[in-house]
Amino acid sequence: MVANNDCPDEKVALARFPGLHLISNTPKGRGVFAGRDIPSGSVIDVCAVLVLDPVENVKHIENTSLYHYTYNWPTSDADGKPKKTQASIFGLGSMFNHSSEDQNVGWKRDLEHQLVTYSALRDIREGEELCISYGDHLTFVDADAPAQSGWIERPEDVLANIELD
Ligand SMILES: C[S@@+](CC[C@H](N)C(=O)[O-])C[C@H]1O[C@@H](n2cnc3c(N)ncnc32)[C@H](O)[C@@H]1O
Repeated sequence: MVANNDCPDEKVALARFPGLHLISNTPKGRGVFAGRDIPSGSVIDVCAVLVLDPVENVKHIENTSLYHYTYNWPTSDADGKPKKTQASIFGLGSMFNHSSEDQNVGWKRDLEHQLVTYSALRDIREGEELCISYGDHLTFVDADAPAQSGWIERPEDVLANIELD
């Protein structure tokens, strides 16, 4: 939640940490990098979202590449019953890549204002990529994962290679 006591409720203060870079040719595609040191706790960006109608989301958006730029978003139906949908994220939020081991950016939904605020989880050094966690169920091969050798040992091969006296 973006709290700003100088603003009435309808107004939300926007903030973006200065000196961020978008780099296009990383192993993860485009990504956001720190152009200067970022102290832990700094707000990195405040991004508006478009909350998608749950039916429209399942019928259409989930079948498009836009789906990879959406976040789970809690909502409610006409009777006030809680429902899950997705929200498309605008601004830099759509450009943060995933890191399984070393996320340096955390994010928080502001359901009332339909925003996500990103902030530094630790001190971030100039030149580091800013990464969040997408959770455990990735829809792509993680570029940070250790490379597989491509050779998978089958049990019958292991047995065949045991030397007998
Ligand atoms: C929200 S977008 C992030 C911006 C994206 N890199 C781009 O160029 O538009 C999510 C997509 O980025 C890529 N991505 C993010 N984290 C990754 C990772 N750890 N390894 C490989 N690809 C990643 C995947 O293609 C994923 O679907």
